[in-house]
Amino acid sequence: ALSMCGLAKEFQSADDEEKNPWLVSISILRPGRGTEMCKGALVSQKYVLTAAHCFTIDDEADQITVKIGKKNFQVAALKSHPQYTVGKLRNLGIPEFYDYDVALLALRKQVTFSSEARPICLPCTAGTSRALRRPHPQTTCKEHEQELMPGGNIPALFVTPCRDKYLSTLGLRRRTVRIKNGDKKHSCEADAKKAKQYQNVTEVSQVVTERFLCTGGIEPEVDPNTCKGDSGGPLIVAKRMRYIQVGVISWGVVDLCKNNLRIECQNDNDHLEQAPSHARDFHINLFKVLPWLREELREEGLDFL
Ligand SMILES: Cc1cc(Br)c(Nc2ncc[nH]2)c2c(Cl)c[nH]c12
Repeated sequence: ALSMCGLAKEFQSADDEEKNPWLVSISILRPGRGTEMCKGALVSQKYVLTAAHCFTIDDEADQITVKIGKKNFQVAALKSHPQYTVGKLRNLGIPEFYDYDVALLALRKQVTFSSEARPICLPCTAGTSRALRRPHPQTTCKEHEQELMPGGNIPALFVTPCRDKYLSTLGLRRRTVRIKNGDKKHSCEADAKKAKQYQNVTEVSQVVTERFLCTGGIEPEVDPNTCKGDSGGPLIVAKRMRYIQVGVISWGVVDLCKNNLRIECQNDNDHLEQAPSHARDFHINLFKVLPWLREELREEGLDFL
């Protein structure tokens, strides 16, 4: 049977991996320099989608371990987007440039899907047409974009670790944000200039290119913010209990999680007091990197439209 993407256990007592079976943890071992952590999403039996900025040009596949469900997988290949060039604007005093900040990890072994390991749906694939209950192959990629990314404020979610005060372990929590895709898009993007690293930015469009989606801020509602450790994780649109990835978490204006100030899994109003209005987060819009996704995932049976 065709493996169904974007399905999760919805019952309250399911464990975190069953509620978010596509969320993966990526660790990059750098001998003598510790380990870097990032998030990612399982998108097929063999591929994980994440952020290119999690890796340096010296990182090799054998330094990378991916945790899916409760199992660890080794990586056969790391494929960053060919147009990702973090140092492109250095001569303008802009140290980090995140355009095309996406990468695919090819796993050495295929993942056996289970309640704890299951792929998320990608835009413009047959799986997303099925998830949206739209006819395949009649439904077009354009129609996916119109349904998933309409104008205005689009409810979306990302998943972030939380501190469980009873178990004193790390759990996972879904955080709801709104993608500013209407009249709030401009002001969302303008706050990029408030990022410490971007004080030399004269024109916002230098760092916020067409590839980005913008979330965060306090209008129309207070949005929670990402932490650096959320880099590479999926930005998800939920439609009738099916989950479709529309973005990859790339960078943010303020890192509100310094000294691992984790949100608590139990309490609910934690983000209300601390988010400044210019605390925005930027995500790579998957609709803007489709040719690369099709090419790299062409043998994964995802049936791109
Ligand atoms: C998710 C995420 C990634 C990166 Br890289 C950050 N660092 C940064 N943003 C601008 C330049 N560098 C942040 C911050 Cl800050 C908050 N969330 C982040």
